[in-house]
Amino acid sequence: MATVEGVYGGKRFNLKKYTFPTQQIPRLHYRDPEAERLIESGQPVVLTDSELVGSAYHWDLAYLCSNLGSGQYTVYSSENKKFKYYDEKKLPQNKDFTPPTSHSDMTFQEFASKLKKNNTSECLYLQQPLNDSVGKRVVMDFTNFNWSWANEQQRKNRWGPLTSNLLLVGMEGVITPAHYDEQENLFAQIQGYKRFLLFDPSQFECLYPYPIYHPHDRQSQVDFDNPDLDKFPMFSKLKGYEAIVGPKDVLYLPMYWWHQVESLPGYGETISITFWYKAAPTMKVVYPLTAGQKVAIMRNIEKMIAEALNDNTEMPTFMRTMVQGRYT
Ligand SMILES: O=C(O)C(=O)C[C@H](CCCc1ccccc1)C(=O)O
Ligand SMILES: [Zn+2]
Repeated sequence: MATVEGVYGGKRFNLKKYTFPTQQIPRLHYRDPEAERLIESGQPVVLTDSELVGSAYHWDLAYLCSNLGSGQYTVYSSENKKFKYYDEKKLPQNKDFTPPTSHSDMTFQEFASKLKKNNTSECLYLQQPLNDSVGKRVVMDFTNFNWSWANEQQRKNRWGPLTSNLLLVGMEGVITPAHYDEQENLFAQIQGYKRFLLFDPSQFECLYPYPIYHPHDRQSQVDFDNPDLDKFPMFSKLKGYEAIVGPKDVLYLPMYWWHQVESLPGYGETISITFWYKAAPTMKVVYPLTAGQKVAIMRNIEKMIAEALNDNTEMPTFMRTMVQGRYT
């Protein structure tokens, strides 16, 4: 695989080369007015010195093994390092869909021992919302997150409520393929290095998400390692951004921004925590519409049509009929 050398935060990295151009997103002190401006305007930025999860900087496998208690953790398994998210609730209406990964519940200790065995055949990725089953020291660490700053961002940027803090512990090399989320995200990196490929919501037409009723809703259909340009011609017009987050970094990842996340090989397993916030209830629509608002409109229309037809197999013909020769 072709690699390219990148320098981020003064460190050199050997990175997989993709077919599209990228430029680095800013890396700023979290109190820098420019950082505040970027967050306010819904643009990604890597923030340093926030101590958002300063009380968790000592989290490593050993500490988590001894302090996460014996609760069950969801661990995904993949044969090919890719962990394309799928919505289990949409499986019934997609009989012929085969999930690309499997998952099972296990204690953190079981997960950690599997990691040590590192039978490299299967890749593992623990993804579990932090809940009150954790040990009291982890509760303490969680309580001591920099909530005053996080709450200040939530208030100033009129985000909705915090919905979840997802604990992510991934083997080196695991990849979460390109997708977008419908929530604002303060992504805190604790151990290891993660490379984010980021795309503005306006790149929607280059990334060809699955239909909204598909289990892979919000995920790109394009295989970044072998893009099918006959099927997805606009992918050749894709322009992206990128950032590498390391321990203590926080990435502000705006809602509707596409991202692909790779745990860089050679730096050990990665430990991250997400802070997902619901969108603010849009009181007044302001024109011109943002690209993200247009994505929300497209989603609502797709949902309405799917509901009205009450038969997803009719969607392709219906959508084509609506635009063919009229809007194309
Ligand atoms: O923080 C984010 O938004 C990421 O995509 C981080 C990503 C894992 C996300 C797993 C996931 C994706 C969709 C729904 C629920 C869970 C990583 O770090 O590999
Ligand atoms: Zn995501």
